[in-house]
Amino acid sequence: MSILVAEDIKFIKNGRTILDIEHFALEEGEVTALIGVNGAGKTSLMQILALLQQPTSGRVIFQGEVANKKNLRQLRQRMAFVFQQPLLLDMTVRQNIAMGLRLRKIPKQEIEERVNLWLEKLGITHLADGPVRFLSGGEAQRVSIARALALQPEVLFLDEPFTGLDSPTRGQLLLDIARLLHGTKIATLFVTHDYAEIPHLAHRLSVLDQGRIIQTGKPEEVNKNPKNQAVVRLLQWIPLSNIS
Ligand SMILES: Nc1ncnc2c1ncn2[C@@H]1O[C@H](COP(=O)(O)OP(=O)(O)OP(=O)(O)O)[C@@H](O)[C@H]1O
Repeated sequence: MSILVAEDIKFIKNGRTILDIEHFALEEGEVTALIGVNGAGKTSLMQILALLQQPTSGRVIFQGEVANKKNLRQLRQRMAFVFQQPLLLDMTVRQNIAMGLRLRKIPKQEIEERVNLWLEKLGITHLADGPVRFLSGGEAQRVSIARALALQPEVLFLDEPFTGLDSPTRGQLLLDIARLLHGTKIATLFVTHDYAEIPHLAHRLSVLDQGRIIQTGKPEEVNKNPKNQAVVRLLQWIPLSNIS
């Protein structure tokens, strides 16, 4: 079932068409990886889906409800983000994870329970009462993931969450996120430049080229049957079949 759908999206800036997308959907319980070269439009598409950017034309539909000015805030509250930079506030780990829940006026007792649960799931309980400024990059990213998942979002945006981490840290975090997401109902968009990550996490792969979705399918199918030369060029560096 589609949770978030972008329909007939055109995003035009200074007379240039940055996105031209007829249909793009995030499915319940699935991770969709989005790849494309620098400037293909990945960030723009993510921002439009996250209702942070208004397209020139077209609509975003969240669980059957068309996003508009009136419901924007309420719909955004059902989404969560993990960025390349964890963007933590200068407080304790616990306070960082609790912050979004406080803003959503969740009762105190429930905040405590959810924070403890996600601290444990991310393996960072021992860091809970320390300041975030002493954390390693991998630990900080775990806090940012705990903060996002504690919100119990229906849609999760992962914007290159592993970039900048060393290989062992990245590998372990990737497996942990896969374990936490797979089997939930969360619809996830995963933007990455590292194609080696895709088979471990994503159920589907969409390829964006010059603002258009040129292929969507299971990662291994896209790899086996690339639709055109643009997809071949993108995938040629690391064939997915050699990694999964
Ligand atoms: N608000 C804007 N005004 C003008 N141009 C824009 C705007 N937003 C994006 N662009 C342009 O649209 C194109 C796509 O940008 P976008 O950041 O979405 O690509 P991307 O695939 O995320 O790239 P990267 O991998 O480098 O992050 C770029 O050429 C960018 O300069």
